[in-house]
Amino acid sequence: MLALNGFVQRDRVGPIGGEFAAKHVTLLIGPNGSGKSSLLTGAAGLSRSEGQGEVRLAGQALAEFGLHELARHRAMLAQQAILPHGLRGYELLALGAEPLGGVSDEVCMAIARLAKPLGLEALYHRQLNTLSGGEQQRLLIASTLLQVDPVINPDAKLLLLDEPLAGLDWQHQLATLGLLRQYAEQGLAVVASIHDINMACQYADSVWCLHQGQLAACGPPSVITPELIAEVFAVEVRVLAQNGISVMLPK
Ligand SMILES: Nc1ncnc2c1ncn2[C@@H]1O[C@H](COP(=O)(O)OP(=O)(O)OP(=O)(O)O)[C@@H](O)[C@H]1O
Repeated sequence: MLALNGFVQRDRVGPIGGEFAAKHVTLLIGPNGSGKSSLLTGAAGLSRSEGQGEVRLAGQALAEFGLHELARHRAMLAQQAILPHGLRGYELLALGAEPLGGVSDEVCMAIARLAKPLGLEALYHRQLNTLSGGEQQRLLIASTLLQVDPVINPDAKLLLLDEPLAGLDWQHQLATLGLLRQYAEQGLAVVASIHDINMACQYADSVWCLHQGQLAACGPPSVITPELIAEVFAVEVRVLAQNGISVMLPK
């Protein structure tokens, strides 16, 4: 769905080639500063003036998309989203609905579908600056997902999220991962950065491991080995396996 060919983002990431496939959840891992956010913003077309190489979404060069058109085809949750002061929860969701033409009955139904997993109901009327970090993050995730809700947006193709699980408790981490899977099953290419390597290996169809701006490994979760972790993260791990599930723990 999104193909990168010799993609370079200044001196921060690349050259990188590969594809984020439709119906796949691709999770990006890598140490701080390894280039995950740079790759995501480049894939979103948010830093076109700083990028080189080719990025194509559904066969069309990203540079050819108008901004409004792009907003219907892909959505991105930024790592440090700036929240307008004084805005209330429902107003942030309305912003997410803007590329869809504003809040309609269909959009309200889409919000209702997100409300339970993300625990939104208690947040609709709260001012964003009075919410906890995790509560803000849940609203930001909802606003981003709404933009490319595959049920109401036939143009939706790509969902990019920079550390969506940051600040979330376990219940909402799992709920968010469940929603990412659901969006992928409905046809989107879903790409997110994540720092929990075990969670990445458990939930991803594909894992991309970045190291110093380069792809150190990519493929099914089995490509993430203790040797790779030692090389990329400078952490020695041991593997614990039980009932077909294995986790890596720092030694
Ligand atoms: N606006 C910027 N100007 C200059 N350098 C930048 C800028 N943003 C990021 N960098 C640098 O680019 C490199 C990649 O940063 P990036 O934010 O993509 O890493 P990351 O993998 O997302 O890190 P983290 O896990 O800490 O979020 C780092 O060396 C960083 O210092």
